[in-house]
Amino acid sequence: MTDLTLDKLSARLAGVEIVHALDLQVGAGQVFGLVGPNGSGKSTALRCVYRALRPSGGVVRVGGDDLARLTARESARRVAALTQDGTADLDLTVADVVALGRVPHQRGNSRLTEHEHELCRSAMARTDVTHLAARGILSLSGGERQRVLLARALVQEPGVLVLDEPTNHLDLRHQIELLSHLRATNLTVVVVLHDLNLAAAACDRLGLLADGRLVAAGTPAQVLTPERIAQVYGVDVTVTEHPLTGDPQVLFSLDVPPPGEASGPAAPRPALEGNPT
Ligand SMILES: Nc1ncnc2c1ncn2[C@@H]1O[C@H](COP(=O)(O)OP(=O)(O)OP(=O)(O)O)[C@@H](O)[C@H]1O
Repeated sequence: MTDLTLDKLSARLAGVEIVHALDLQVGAGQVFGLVGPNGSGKSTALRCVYRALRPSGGVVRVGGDDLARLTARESARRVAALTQDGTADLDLTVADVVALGRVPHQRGNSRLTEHEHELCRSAMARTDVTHLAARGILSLSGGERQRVLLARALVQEPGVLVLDEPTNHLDLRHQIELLSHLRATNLTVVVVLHDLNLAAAACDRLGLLADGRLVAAGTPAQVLTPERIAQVYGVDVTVTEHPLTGDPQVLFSLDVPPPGEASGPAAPRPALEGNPT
């Protein structure tokens, strides 16, 4: 198993520093969630971990090795990514897309071994896409495609798996299944999530970013406090405990004004048309 360290990681885009000296440690086999408001730098930090962006400062270490010093092939073996910009342009079949996960392990045009075929079959079964194997990737719904790309990442057998908002497009059952898979993989996982309750359920630890800086890191219960959520998101919430798991649950009401604004009595909701009264 592989640990991941971001050591004073900084990243610039168009000449502007977006991520500022970020320090994070993700233990081997941990699921680490990156949360924070829109534009806080989550994707930019993650792009440095899967080498889509060269850091402007600091180091990303995978299993103790400086990622920047590894060959592209070696870093692709160590880090797999499921990201928003990973959509395929070619209309390959689902089975072909999943098999592409083996490319970093292959030399030349070698065919998949029986073991590799079994890896693909198993990943497709785990992500519930076996029935789509012969379909063109471009014909799939957003959620189906997301599950295929997860299968491809799993057959890559990386040490570290990074995912940028992987639950986008997924219905409730598939959100829960995807995050359960992540927990069951025993991989070191860094996942960007917007849904704080999903993040609390799925992650061992969270890092909360604001304006490209780490505001808090720790267990979900340590990070997701009403005070910090008000400070970072500008939203008043109630945080309770999940009755079965004890995970923090963030509750909000659309009628509660943002912190600092005068709170009057909430306007009564109009009755829905056709509601029995
Ligand atoms: N190519 C670019 N050039 C200049 N600025 C960029 C570029 N890409 C992103 N940014 C800016 O960098 C900041 C951080 O963006 P990033 O996508 O990392 O945030 P995020 O936390 O992932 O946001 P979201 O939750 O909205 O996906 C934003 O202000 C964004 O506008």
